[in-house]
Amino acid sequence: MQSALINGKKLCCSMLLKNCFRPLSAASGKLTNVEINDKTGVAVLTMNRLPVNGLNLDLLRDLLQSIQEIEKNKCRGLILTSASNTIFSAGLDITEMYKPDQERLKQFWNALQDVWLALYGSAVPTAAAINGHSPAGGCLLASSCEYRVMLPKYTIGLNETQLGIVAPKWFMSTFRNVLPRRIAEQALVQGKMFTSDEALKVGLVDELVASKEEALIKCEKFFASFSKTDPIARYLTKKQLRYNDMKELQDEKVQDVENFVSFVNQPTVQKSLGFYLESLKKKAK
Ligand SMILES: CCCC/C=C\CC(=O)SCCNC(=O)CCNC(=O)[C@H](O)C(C)(C)COP(=O)(O)OP(=O)(O)OC[C@H]1O[C@@H](n2cnc3c(N)ncnc32)[C@H](O)[C@@H]1OP(=O)(O)O
Repeated sequence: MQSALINGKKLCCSMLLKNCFRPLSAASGKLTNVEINDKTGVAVLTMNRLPVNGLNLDLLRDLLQSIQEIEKNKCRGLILTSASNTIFSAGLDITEMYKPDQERLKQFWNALQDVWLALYGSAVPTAAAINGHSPAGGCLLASSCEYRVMLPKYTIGLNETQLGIVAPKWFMSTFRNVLPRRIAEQALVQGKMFTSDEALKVGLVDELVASKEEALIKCEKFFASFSKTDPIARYLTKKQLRYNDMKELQDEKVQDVENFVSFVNQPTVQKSLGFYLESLKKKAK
């Protein structure tokens, strides 16, 4: 464990982290928690819908509110992480898509679009401390950040084709923003889940570390690398680079919801989702 000397006392990183964090209460919903490091101005946004941080409508709404509050508070960085010790996020909550209430299904997809637009386009620098498995929607959130630090022995990837579903264009653009095109294409068509080591090798994550504490420190170090960079120039550069991906969704937001609703309601897709949910439940027994 890393440590530092403060006032002649040797403090471990967890003590350091605990000592200077204060909650951002306006941004802490039921399912997310935001703490700001008073010394660095960095916000840690923790998903807290246990056991697996399945992204349902409520968690997505809390996430959006938290991201917006972090932006409003002009934080120096946003670290996305999980309250679970083994799961970053299990991705979209499949129960939102299986035998869905049609109105809620639209709201659900709209909320996911808004979270992606807010996170991918955030003016605040973003990083993910991936402290557990991160399939599909979990991988989307992590890949939307600018930097990723992962713990060993977990998996990450866009596994949609394995569920019999197709990731929308903006999921794919997010992946392609991180991975070389050929690797992204192969992984997307296979629905490949990368181990932590594999993810590091292909560049899906930037660093591997042994603990969540170390991951948070590495993310803070990434933000510190901008200390000599003008924040507005930094943001405008990021915005330009991500502009086409975001514009594509902004222009087609309504159509994208309609496509999603129509796709999910197809009997074959419902059947695949049903089987998949069942297999998850059997595994849990
Ligand atoms: C057109 C649509 C485009 C977009 C499409 C999709 C994007 C997505 O995100 S789809 C979701 C994809 N996610 C997955 O494939 C992950 C599935 N889950 C797992 O692989 C494992 O659960 C996981 C590795 C995350 C965790 O493993 P464990 O720690 O062993 O936990 P359990 O498997 O026992 O799960 C506990 C509990 O949670 C339920 N669960 C898990 N994932 C989901 C999910 N994504 N949605 C809904 N529910 C989920 C699981 O069934 C267990 O439930 P109970 O049996 O009731 O306890």
